[in-house]
Amino acid sequence: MSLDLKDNTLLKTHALIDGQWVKSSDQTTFEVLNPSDGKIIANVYSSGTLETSNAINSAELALKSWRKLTAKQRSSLLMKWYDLIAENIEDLTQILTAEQGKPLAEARGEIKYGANYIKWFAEEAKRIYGDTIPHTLPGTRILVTKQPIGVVACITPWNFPNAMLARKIAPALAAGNTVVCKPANETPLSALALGELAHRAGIPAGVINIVCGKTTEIGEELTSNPIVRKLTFTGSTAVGKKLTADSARTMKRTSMELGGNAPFIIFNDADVNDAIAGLMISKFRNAGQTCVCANRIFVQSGIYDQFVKAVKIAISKLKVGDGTEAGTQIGPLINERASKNVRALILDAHKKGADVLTAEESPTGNFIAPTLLLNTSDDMRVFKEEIFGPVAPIIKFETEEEVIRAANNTPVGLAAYFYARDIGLIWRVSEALDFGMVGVNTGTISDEMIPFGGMKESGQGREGSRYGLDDYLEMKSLTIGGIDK
Ligand SMILES: NC(=O)C1=CN([C@@H]2O[C@H](COP(=O)(O)OP(=O)(O)OC[C@H]3O[C@@H](n4cnc5c(N)ncnc54)[C@H](OP(=O)(O)O)[C@@H]3O)[C@@H](O)[C@H]2O)C=CC1
Ligand SMILES: O=C(O)CCCC(=O)O
Repeated sequence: MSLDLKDNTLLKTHALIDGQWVKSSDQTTFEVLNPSDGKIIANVYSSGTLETSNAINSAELALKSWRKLTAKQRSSLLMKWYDLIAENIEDLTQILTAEQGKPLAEARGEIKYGANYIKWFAEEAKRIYGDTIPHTLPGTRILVTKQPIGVVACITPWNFPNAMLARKIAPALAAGNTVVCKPANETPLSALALGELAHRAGIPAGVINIVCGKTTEIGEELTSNPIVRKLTFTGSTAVGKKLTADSARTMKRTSMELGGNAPFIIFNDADVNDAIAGLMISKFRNAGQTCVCANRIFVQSGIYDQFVKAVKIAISKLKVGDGTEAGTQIGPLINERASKNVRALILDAHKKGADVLTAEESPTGNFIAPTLLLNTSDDMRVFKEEIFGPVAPIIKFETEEEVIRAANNTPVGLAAYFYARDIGLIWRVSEALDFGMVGVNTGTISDEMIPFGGMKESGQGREGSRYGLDDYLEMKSLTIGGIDK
């Protein structure tokens, strides 16, 4: 192992099942690589059907007592977990950067971001209210109560290996559910370290189980096993559709946070400096590998030249490098497949007539230099697909109607951004955009208090915020008769 942590026992390589760190029954392992240099960080035991089934059984057993705890007891255990994450943030940061590649400052930011969901839902656990409804039949009373759904499967991606899991486990546990988690095979170590800290916080055995390895077997067991009553997933739209269809066989509830294709629109009356600052955050965070990244940048003709000039300067200042090097702003992409795909997208745009401007010679390996694409058109792949890399295609537009039509012309609808000052324009555009999250004069649209989720093929359900608990609760009506004599 190439990581030197203050607490090396945070580096776990076994599955977490029923509070025990277990090997896979067939003893097989898979490699976790550092995307920056391709070196092996760890070999992790590869779980399959049997381990997943054991994990589900353990979650079912633990559910019996976990759901009976008072909200305050669950809240206080979640807060202990939050505190331990804060205490171990430097080790968690090292693990995250090693397996994911993002710069240390971003990794640290992600861990705080994820921990904030835990704190938020520890607080919200105490606010799971019911309701009363006026009765229609004499002598009756009607109540609405909320209760946990049961065993929840959480499948998470590699782009935010800490925060995406925290954002799912925290509301699930706050509501009284237990979980079986399947983190991405590229980045299991952050998830396993979170599991270890949850164990140290006193969250009982079986409440959080973590398996990774044989993806298809794990996915099949999680979606077919009737004990699992809900599946929550963040990842690609293609896999989300498959998991939704597979979950329908046992009518599981699902929450799907899937891909985006965010428009980033700058109107003539926008503050260009603010817009550039917002674009840098939205486009280049995590080397462009977020589902809410600006994907298509629309600039109105009146400020087009000014904007392009300024964005070229901003991009030329970005530093690409290993995430552990001081000053790095753009780390590597997650793997060779991802970097090949982004290079192919750039080539496709170039062949179709785009001017390709990079700040420096494109580096090798999984590194991609921040790239501007000018003279683009909507037949290019970069307009239709999630780029998931530090590539910014810019297109000029003339009218509000034209840009709204173009922005909405995608089957997905996760995030959108626009910069404008006219209040009428702001309202009209906010209402017209078919996206679940809209940033107006800002490139930052997510924190634990804002509902996160999309429309159309970007999925269903919302994470975080006061709405995020409902996705983990069943509503039950109680109609009570024989009350009035
Ligand atoms: N919305 C978002 O935040 C994300 C969007 N994406 C988009 O998807 C593209 C491809 O990325 P990719 O990593 O392949 O994304 P995937 O959707 O394949 O992976 C996300 C998670 O789903 C798991 N998974 C994949 N197939 C199954 C299955 N049959 N059953 C159960 N779990 C499964 C993966 O496991 P394993 O790692 O073992 O394959 C991983 O944990 C990206 O370029 C990007 O466009 C990707 C990640 C996040
Ligand atoms: O890419 C994602 O799936 C999540 C984006 C990070 C965030 O803003 O929550």
